[in-house]
Amino acid sequence: MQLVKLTTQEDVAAHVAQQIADTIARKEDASFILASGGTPTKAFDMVPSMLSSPASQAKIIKLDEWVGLSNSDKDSCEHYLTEHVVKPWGIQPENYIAFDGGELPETEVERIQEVMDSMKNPDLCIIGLGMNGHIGFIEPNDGLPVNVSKVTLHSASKAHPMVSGKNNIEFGISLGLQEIMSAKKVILMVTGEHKKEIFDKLLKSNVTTSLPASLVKIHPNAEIVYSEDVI
Ligand SMILES: O=C1O[C@H](COP(=O)(O)O)[C@@H](O)[C@H](O)[C@H]1O
Repeated sequence: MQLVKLTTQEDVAAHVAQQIADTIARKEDASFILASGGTPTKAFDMVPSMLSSPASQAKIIKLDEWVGLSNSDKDSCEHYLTEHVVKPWGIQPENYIAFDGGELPETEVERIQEVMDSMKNPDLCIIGLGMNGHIGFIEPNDGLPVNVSKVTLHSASKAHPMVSGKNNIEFGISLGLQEIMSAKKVILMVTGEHKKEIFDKLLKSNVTTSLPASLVKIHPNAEIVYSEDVI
């Protein structure tokens, strides 16, 4: 695992955006597992200006979604990825692998698991650090979900700005550890003063299920990239 310290959030965004663009330049049908949330937004928004042509053959795989929010909901991860990735990068709709939080979660889990099982080793996985140390919606627990799952959200996750005004969000759908760890490269982005405490725990922590992001440390090609404001 490589730790990459950069000065500003803008630097982190540019660093990650460049890796996404380079991956597409090397392999036009590259596949990406992508998180939603505040952390990767600047990086995703920088990508189009780094591409020589639309990334129409690239595949995007949604990392997680709030159960109860349909794809048309402006607070859904679907809306986020559509606006910050699928449309601006020029992704063909058939190359976007997503699940709908407005559908029956068990059915969506089964459907996406089949897709993931037929598609080994995504090229790049970009994830953020939850305030409780989660990645995707893999929450701190005694055991962690191996595969695509419906998960019970912790209070810290339900307080996320995307859904903090809603009182009907109890569950999420998330890719599991196997899907994340099977990516050829995993980049964990950490920015912002509000992540100081959990980032400090992550740096000091052994691998533990009580801090799911710590598992990234044992991925053979992982990068934890952070800005100075988190230390
Ligand atoms: O709840 C979530 O939080 C993390 C971090 O979100 P951010 O807004 O602080 O970047 C996000 O990466 C994850 O996908 C999401 O489920």
